[in-house]
Amino acid sequence: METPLKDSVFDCYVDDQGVTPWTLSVASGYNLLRDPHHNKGLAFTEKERDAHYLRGLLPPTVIPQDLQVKKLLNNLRQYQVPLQKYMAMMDLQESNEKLFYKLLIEHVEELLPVVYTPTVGEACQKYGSIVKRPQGLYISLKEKGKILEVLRNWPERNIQVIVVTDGERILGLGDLGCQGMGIPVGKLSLYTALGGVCPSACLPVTIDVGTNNERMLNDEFYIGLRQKRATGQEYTELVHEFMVAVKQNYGEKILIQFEDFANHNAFDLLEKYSNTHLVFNDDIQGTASVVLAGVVAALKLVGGTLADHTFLFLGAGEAGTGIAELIALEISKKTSTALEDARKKIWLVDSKGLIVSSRKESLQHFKKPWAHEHEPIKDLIDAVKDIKPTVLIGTSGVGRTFTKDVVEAMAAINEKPIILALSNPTSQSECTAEEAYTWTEGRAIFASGSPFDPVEYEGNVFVPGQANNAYIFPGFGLGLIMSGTIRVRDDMLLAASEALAAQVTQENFDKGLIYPPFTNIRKISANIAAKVAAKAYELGLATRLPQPEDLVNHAESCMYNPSYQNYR
Ligand SMILES: O=C([O-])CC(=O)C(=O)O
Ligand SMILES: [Mg+2]
Repeated sequence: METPLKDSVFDCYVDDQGVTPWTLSVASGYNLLRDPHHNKGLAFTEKERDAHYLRGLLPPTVIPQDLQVKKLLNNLRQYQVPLQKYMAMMDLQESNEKLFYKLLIEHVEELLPVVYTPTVGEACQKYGSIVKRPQGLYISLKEKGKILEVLRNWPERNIQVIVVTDGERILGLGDLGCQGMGIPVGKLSLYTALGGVCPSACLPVTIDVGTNNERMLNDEFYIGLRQKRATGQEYTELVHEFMVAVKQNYGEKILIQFEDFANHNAFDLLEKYSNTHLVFNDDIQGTASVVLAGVVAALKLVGGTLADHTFLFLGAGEAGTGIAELIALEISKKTSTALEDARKKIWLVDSKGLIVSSRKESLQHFKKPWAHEHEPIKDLIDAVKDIKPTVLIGTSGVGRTFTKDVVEAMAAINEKPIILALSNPTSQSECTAEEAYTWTEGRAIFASGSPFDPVEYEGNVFVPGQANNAYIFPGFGLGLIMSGTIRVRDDMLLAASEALAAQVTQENFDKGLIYPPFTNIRKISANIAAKVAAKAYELGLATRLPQPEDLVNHAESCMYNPSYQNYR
């Protein structure tokens, strides 16, 4: 018989089961106000104030959660500087978790850029100076040999998802060492707000093996190990100890999301652990899935099938090769052609120019499949003119590389050029939304990794989409967790892409959008989760049996609810 899934999937904090908040450990009203999982601030009712020793500890007024949300939003809007908003949101998360999530969920379009990209990038750069209370779990070389003990220091037991970074490639900002912690923290806030995964089931982890960033090493407020990065065996052993300890402590079904590792480690770790652990690399696989969805949706606007298009990438790292491979896989499946043939529609340019067969020997292994027969070409602009792509995708991590020449060349070749400037944060975007629309005379279908405001061009308003893996990983993770899946497979990524593309409405298309707005993201995540779970059941990789009949409904019923509970 199936157990009630809300409890068995997430086993959220005790209050969700309607018992007193301190059954486990909270001893008095004063501590209750300082417990972020249970605090309600002025929303404690008269009865609760009496029953839980809160009399006198709060001013006399009682206000509902909705009014608290309104008040906080008003306060946040007073801040002009994004980093101040970020810090105010972190304070809220640390003092009243439910209010933090209610605010974030109800105002997701406005607040996503605050708790996530792009502001989280600046927050990581200044993390040592701005963070008041440590968040997440730090595993440094000092903890070697003791990682299992370190995991046991974390207060929550029922962890279902870990986002882990080693800080070496934070967004397009490079090596930020231990201060990369802002990324797992931000990603996991989205797991909860966008995917409904209970916050107590989420664990942010930063592995600190040093940093090669001189600015960090010389910053007196830097919080990490003050040494150059450990590499080779020393690095591999620490990560391996972590991977083993995680499975030992949390079991086979713990989801580990790798985030913002440098290319070499990202590919190696994913390959090494994909057959022993439930691992997912967001930068390779999440980004691939979101971009494939956008491109598939864009076909409605530009016509043709995926196989009719020609793709040119600037950047051949995790995102570039990950996206290229998933597009090739989809073409190969849809047209029943060999993967090698499908790859021929896709070209990549890296810092040395077009990836071609004459360079094959010197290429890193993840670039080799893209070394097609062609004359060497050094510059992007020449590659655009020669390859004549219909889709141009920026994944280089370097800003302003889609120059006027490049974008105009795309506009000369295509009636509706698809231009995706995916690098983050905003400063690293290959071009701005305004540039894309202006230089193509309003003909571009444009999306970017970091958010841009709508652009007015010759009396028309163009709304750029945000091609960010935030559309995928929360629903993808929920699908894995709710089905108890034990391994990630590419077919699940394709299923997630299709589910996302199917959520773009005619109304969205009419505005030139290839992604649905984030306003409905929980619904979107539930649909993605359902398709991912369905694929997991189909592949025999799901362990939570029997398969629920209505997976969308089931996903929604598993989701964390940020409304306050009444305490008895
Ligand atoms: O964090 C984001 O906004 C997207 C992402 O994974 C990255 O840029 O590394
Ligand atoms: Mg990332």
